[in-house]
Amino acid sequence: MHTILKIREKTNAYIFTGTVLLAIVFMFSTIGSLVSAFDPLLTAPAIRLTAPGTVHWMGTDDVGRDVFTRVICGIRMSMIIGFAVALISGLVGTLAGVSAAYYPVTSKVIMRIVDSIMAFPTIILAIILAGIMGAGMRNIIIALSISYFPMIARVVRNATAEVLATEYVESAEVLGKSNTYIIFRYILPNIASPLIVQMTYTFAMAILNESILSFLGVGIQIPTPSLGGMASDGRNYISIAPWIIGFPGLVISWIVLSLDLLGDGLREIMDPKGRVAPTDFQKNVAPPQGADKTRDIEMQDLLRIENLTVVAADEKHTTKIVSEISLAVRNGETMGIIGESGCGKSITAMSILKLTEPNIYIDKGHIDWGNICLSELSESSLRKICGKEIGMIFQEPMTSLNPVFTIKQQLSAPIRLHLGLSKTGIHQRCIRLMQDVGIKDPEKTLKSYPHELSGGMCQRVAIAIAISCDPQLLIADEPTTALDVTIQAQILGILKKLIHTNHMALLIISHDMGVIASLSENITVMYGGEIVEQDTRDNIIEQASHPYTKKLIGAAEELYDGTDELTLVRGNVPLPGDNIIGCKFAPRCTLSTQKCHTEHPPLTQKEDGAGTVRCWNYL
Ligand SMILES: Nc1ncnc2c1ncn2[C@@H]1O[C@H](COP(=O)(O)OP(=O)(O)OP(=O)(O)O)[C@@H](O)[C@H]1O
Repeated sequence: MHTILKIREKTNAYIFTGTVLLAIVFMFSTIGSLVSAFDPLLTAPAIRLTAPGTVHWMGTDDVGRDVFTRVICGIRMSMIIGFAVALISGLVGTLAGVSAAYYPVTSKVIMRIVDSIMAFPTIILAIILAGIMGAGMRNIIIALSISYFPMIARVVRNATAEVLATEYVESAEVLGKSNTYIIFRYILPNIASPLIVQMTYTFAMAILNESILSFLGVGIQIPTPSLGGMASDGRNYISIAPWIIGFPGLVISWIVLSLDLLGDGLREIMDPKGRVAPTDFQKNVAPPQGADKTRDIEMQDLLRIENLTVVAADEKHTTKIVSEISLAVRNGETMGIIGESGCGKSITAMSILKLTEPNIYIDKGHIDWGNICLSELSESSLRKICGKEIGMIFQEPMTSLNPVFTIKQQLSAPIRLHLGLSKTGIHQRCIRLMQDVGIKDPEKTLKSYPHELSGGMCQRVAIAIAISCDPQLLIADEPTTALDVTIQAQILGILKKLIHTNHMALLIISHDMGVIASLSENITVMYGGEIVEQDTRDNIIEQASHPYTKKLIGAAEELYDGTDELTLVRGNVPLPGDNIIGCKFAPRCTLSTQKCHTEHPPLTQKEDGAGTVRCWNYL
C-alpha cells in the first residue's frame, strides 16, 4: 500500500483509539458513580486493606475507604482540573500569542515573560507555585495554568505570524478591515488547528502533573479523592495492598495515553506543518509495480521527459507536433514552459498523462515518473497516478468543473477514490482544501454548483481538486489566462503558497513571461514544437541567449511597464506541417543569417553548462 495511505490510516487509528479510550473512562466514571454504594470519604478501620472482591471491587485503602468509589471521584476531579487548565492556559496563551504577533511593541514584553517562565521545567514551576499558593483544587489549576500558558503562547504567536504574512490578510488590511475584525475573522479560525492540538496535550499533562503534585502532598488535600493523592496514600502499602496505588495509577496512565493518542492524531491531521510530512515521505515512496528498473534515471527526478516526439495522424499524413522535448522536474521544483500559442506546450503537458486527443500519440522518446515509464503504462495504471500523485489544472476553470455536480461532490471524488477517508474525514479535508485555496465560506461553496461561482472561485476550486490528494507534482496549463488581472494575481499567490507549504513540484505552462518568471525556478522556452532555450529562471531573465526568449522578455517588460505600443514579434508561429529547413524562428528573427534559413540548429549546451540553447548565433 502507498506510504501516504498508511500514514493517514495510522493517524485516523490514533484519533479513533484515543477517543474510544477516553470514552471508556467517561463511561466508567459515570456508570461507576451510579452503581457504587459507598461513600468515598467514609472510613471503616475494621475493613482496612481488604483485597479486591465482590463487595469492594478494587479493595479498600488503609482507613477502609472503598477504592473503586474513590477512583470514580478521582477521575472526575482529574478531568475537571485537566479541562480547566487546558481552557485557561488556552485563553491566556492565545491572548498573549496573538498580541505578541500583532503588536510589535507589546511583543517584547510578552515574550520576555513567556521566555522567563519557560526557563523553568514545567513541573518544578508548578510545584513551586502550588507550594507558595497552598494546596487545593483552585490553586492547582492556577499553578498549572501559569506553567502551561507560555507553551501555548509560543505556538499561537508563530501561527499568527504565519497567517499575518498571507496575502488575504494583507488584502483585508488594504480594504480597511479593523484589527478586531482581522483577529476574529482571519487569525483565530486559521490558528485553531495548532491551538486545539496544543490544548489537548495540555489537558493530558495537567492530569499527569496534578497526580504528581498530589503525590508530593502539594495537590488535592486529604481526604478529597484524587488519583494522584490515592497513589500517594498507597505507596506505603505497595507490598501488602498494591491495589491502593495500582488502580489509580492504571487510570492515570489510561487517561494520559488516550489524550496523547488523540493529540498525536489531531496534530497529524490539523497542524499545517504536519501536512508537509506526507510529502517528505512521498519523496521516499517506493515506486508502483511495472517500473522499468533498467533505465538509468536520477532518483531525484520526479518527472523526466526525454527526446519526446508527439505526432498527429489523419487518414493520409502523420505530422510532427512536438519534437525532441527533454525536461526534468525534481521534487519540490518548479518548471515553467513558455511560448506563444501553437508552440506545442499543451500537447507536451497533455502527453504526460496521455490526455491528448486520440489522433495524437507519442512517436519517440519516453516520459518517466520516478522509475515508471508513463508512456508505456496502461490506461488503468495511469489513472492510479493521475490525481493522486500528479494533479492537473486547466486554462478554463468553468469548463474544467462538471456543471451538474456540486463542488463538494467533485472535490470528494478523488479523495474517496485515492485516500479512502471516512465521510467525516472527507468533509474535514474538503473544508481544509477550500481554506487552503483562500475560499472564505467553505461550507457554502461546497454546496454550490459551478455556475453559481465566479471564474476566479472556480479556478480556486479546480486547484483544490487538483491538490486534494497531496500530489507530488501539479501540472498547471495556463491557469490564469482566462481570468482578469486581479484574480490572476490571487491565483498565482495561491499556487506560490501551495508549492511552498505542500512541498509540491510544479510544471506550469503559460505564454506570459511574467507568470512563468514569478513561479518557476527553471524555464523551458518552446517555439514551433521544439525547445529553443532551457535554463534557470535567473539566467533566462538576466542573460537570455535565444532571440525568441529575448523577445518574450522584452514584450513582458513592456507590458508590465505599461508601454502603449508593444514591440511585437512580426509573423506567426509555424504550423506543425510547415516545411521549414533551417531555424524555425529565422523568418521572424532580426539577427538571422543565411545559415539560419538553410540549416536546422541543434540544441547546444551553453558555455556555463547550466542551460541549453538552439541558435546558430550562439555557436
Ligand atoms: N488534435 C489535433 N490534431 C492536429 N493538430 C493539433 C491537434 N491539437 C493541437 N494541434 C496542433 O498542435 C500545435 C500545438 O498545439 P498546443 O495546443 O500544444 O499549443 P500551445 O503552445 O499549448 O498553444 P495554446 O496556447 O493555444 O494552447 C498547434 O499548432 C495545434 O494546432
